[in-house]
Amino acid sequence: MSKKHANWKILDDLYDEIVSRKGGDPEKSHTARLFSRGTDKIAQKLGEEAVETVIEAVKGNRDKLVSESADLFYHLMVLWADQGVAPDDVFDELARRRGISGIDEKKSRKG
Ligand SMILES: N=c1c2ncn([C@@H]3O[C@H](COP(=O)(O)OP(=O)(O)OP(=O)(O)O)[C@@H](O)[C@H]3O)c2ncn1[C@@H]1O[C@H](COP(=O)(O)O)[C@@H](O)[C@H]1O
Repeated sequence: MSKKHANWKILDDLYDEIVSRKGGDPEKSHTARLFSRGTDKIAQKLGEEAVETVIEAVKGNRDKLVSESADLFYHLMVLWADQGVAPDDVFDELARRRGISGIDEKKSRKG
């Protein structure tokens, strides 16, 4: 597997792990705690991480930009999982905008 494909697999695997935390023990899993706090809290956290990310970019703090971007990806995927959006849904939309056919096996994972 190429490095590029391995990187996308990390995102895909992280998404699956996030979904697996639904209904989990909030004491044992940060993700389960976020789900238990509800959509408004997850959305708020995503907004905070977005602001922190742009602040580090504007300050020119490359290392912190990388770290905040990882937080941003994670919280975005928690929100997707909360709303039943799968990564394939987003990749399909990006592919559609580029005028190419998307991923065949489209899955929505709400529940
Ligand atoms: N990628 C992440 C990840 N990125 C960021 N975070 C957490 O997000 C939190 C952000 O910090 P904050 O102080 O803003 O949030 P907070 O502590 O909840 O504070 P408040 O909500 O009270 O403000 C930190 O606790 C980080 O550890 C993450 N927590 C988990 N994961 C991954 O998610 C998967 C499942 O993890 P668990 O749910 O912990 O099992 C594993 O692969 C983890 O590596």
